[in-house]
Amino acid sequence: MGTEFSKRAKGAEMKAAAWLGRHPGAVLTPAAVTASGVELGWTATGGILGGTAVGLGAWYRAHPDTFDRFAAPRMRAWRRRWLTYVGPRWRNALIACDLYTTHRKTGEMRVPRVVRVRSYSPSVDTVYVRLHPGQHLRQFEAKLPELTEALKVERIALERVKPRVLALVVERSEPFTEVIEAPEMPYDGDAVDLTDLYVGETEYGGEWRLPLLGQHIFAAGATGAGKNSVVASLLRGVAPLVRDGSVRLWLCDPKQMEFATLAGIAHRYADTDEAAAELVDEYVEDMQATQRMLAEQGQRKITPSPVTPLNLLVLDEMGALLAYGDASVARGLRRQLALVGSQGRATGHSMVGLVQEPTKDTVPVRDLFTTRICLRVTSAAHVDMVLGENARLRGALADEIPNDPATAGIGYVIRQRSRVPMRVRAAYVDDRELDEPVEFVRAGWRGGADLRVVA
Ligand SMILES: Nc1ncnc2c1ncn2[C@@H]1O[C@H](COP(=O)(O)OP(=O)(O)OP(=O)(O)O)[C@@H](O)[C@H]1O
Repeated sequence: MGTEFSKRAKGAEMKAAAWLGRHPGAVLTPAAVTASGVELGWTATGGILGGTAVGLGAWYRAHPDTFDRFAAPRMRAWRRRWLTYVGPRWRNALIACDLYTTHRKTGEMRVPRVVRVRSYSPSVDTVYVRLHPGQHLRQFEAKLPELTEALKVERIALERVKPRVLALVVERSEPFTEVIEAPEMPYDGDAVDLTDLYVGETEYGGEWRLPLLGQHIFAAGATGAGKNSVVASLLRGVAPLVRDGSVRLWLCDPKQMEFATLAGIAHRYADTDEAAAELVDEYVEDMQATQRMLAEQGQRKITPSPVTPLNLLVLDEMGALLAYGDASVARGLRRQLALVGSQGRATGHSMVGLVQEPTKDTVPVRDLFTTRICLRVTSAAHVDMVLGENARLRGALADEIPNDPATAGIGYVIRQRSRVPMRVRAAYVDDRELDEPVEFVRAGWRGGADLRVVA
């Protein structure tokens, strides 16, 4: 801002001129309409405006997909910008929350200015604000609950975009009011992209997809939070490749219930702590054999096929395996998982680990996982344990998701590039829909070894 010598505030007309400079549309739009009225006549201008409205209406009715993708976010953002995040309402909310600075000489209260509004989904707005010198993201973080109330919204997450520009990710309402249907099960292996599998929906109205190949997934959630639906959705997605032998399932299921139905199509299945430890030992041996094979062939990583399959290790209730089991078994297991975490990605050895409670036993291993999901948890401290430091502060309020089947499957992931927590909901796969891939795989089994027969 430079040095400020005068005690006089900037003139109102100068402020207005600066405002118009920043919002050329506010001058150009009325000017264009007036020019058109004078040049073409008011009837013609009315016709053009009416025609545009009718055109938009027709687009809205005829092509919901493209309208919702291209036109709706822009129209919504424009409307929100000028109706919600503008004028006294915005100013009063920020002043009430002490998020303003005072001009040293004139005593004028300066509120951060809204520079842009994006509205990616009907329930979420991203509001970019320019900070005044002396302001920092930290002040906003400290006042987040107050600001959320003042703006009358559900939740706000924060992100520093660049120096002095902050983004408020504003969740205006709960985006997930309906259960999301189980994903389709593709028939052909070619239709499956192991780097991009559908698991549910995001709060932005898009598909929530996860990579399996070259990645490890960690999902935390209290009992009934819906952890299984993440695994079940992934399994439906990869079913044709399990059938063809390009994906092998290694299941550790110490609770002996969640994935019992999948035992029949698993390459290996363990239902006790000891059996799980043996299974993981064998899994690591398999990984090391693949490493040797890749080294002999001079390759860096595998392409999934029946010869070099993707080996998917599913660890249900990792907490039980690592904490409550026999201490030496748990120690060995931890060492093996560390190997898989650091070396398995190139050899096609991916893990999916589920935990009920992120505790001191499970948190060290969480760093081995490249994708982390936090469904409903029972304590605020769990959120950062799963998603990383400050995730909750930035809006991942996983501990505030109600303990209610109506909100099961809802959770947060951290978006890779922006680091913003994103609310997601896993599709719901019921028992029958989980049996389907089992029958499907059994019916067309083309894998190498015989399928296990489970009574
Ligand atoms: N994705 C989802 N969408 C809607 N409802 C779901 C979803 N997932 C689970 N539910 C509901 O929540 C209940 C509990 O789900 P589930 O047993 O899968 O949770 P969990 O986290 O795996 O629990 P646990 O740790 O006890 O195994 C289900 O019976 C179902 O009614």
